[in-house]
Amino acid sequence: MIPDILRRIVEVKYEEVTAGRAKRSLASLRDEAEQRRGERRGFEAALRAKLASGQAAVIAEVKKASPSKGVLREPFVPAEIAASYAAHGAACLSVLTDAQFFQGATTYLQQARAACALPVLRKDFMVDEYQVMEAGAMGADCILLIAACLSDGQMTDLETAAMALGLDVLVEVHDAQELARALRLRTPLLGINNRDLRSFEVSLDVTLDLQRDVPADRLLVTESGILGPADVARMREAGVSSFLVGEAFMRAPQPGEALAALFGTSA
Ligand SMILES: O=C(O)c1ccccc1NCC(=O)[C@H](O)[C@H](O)COP(=O)(O)O
Repeated sequence: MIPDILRRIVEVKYEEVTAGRAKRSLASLRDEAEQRRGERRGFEAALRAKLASGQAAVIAEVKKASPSKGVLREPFVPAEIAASYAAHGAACLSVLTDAQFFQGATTYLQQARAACALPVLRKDFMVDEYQVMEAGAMGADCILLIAACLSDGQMTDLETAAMALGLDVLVEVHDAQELARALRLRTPLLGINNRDLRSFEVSLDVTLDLQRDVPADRLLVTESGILGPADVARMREAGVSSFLVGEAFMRAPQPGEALAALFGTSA
């Protein structure tokens, strides 16, 4: 029996929020997040600029480990990885900040962002406004909302809180029902995750099937399981030009070079 890792992750996130609130108030975090509003780098704008230049728009992930694959990279130096991605044409970064399941950290996001000029997604499992304020205060440019973790009301509330801080929002879906729910949000950034976060099963058919129902005004990002040229070719043939890639780059000696080799990108 495969454990429902997503349920466990969400439980831990609620525990983390409770512990965080005991240490620092929501109001104090919000103040800091609002003060940093002017520093935001446009995440959506960076994706669109890459697409307008005729290149693939790649969100390159900075991920030390994952629940499905264990440790992916050791030694792990976020600043070096980020600079390498930027030099080889990434549109944006995604940095895991979850400690327990991905061995991520807030400091990794800050080190990666300081090492380049790319906008950064705080890759974590958002369930509460407190985490959105944390994202704004740590200097993130975008947050992730995973439809499988959230009710409709939570998604709307978290999106509203993020947008009020100048954060972009990437909403992530894995099936047709989640897609229908995500399309009620205002954000144009729509991720289709090829990985079932409950079973770890990965199939690129998830994007290929669902993308037909994505309206043209959404910016579709295919996420997870992009490992080689054949995967990129399948997506591009279907008209998908934006990608979120982690493992394939994390296992490469030079992550940026792996990115350029896979997508033909340049800075
Ligand atoms: O990566 C996992 O094992 C995982 C397990 C449970 C929840 C989320 C998980 N990953 C988050 C992601 O979606 C990926 O980090 C991201 O899309 C990049 O995927 P990949 O290119 O396959 O590393």
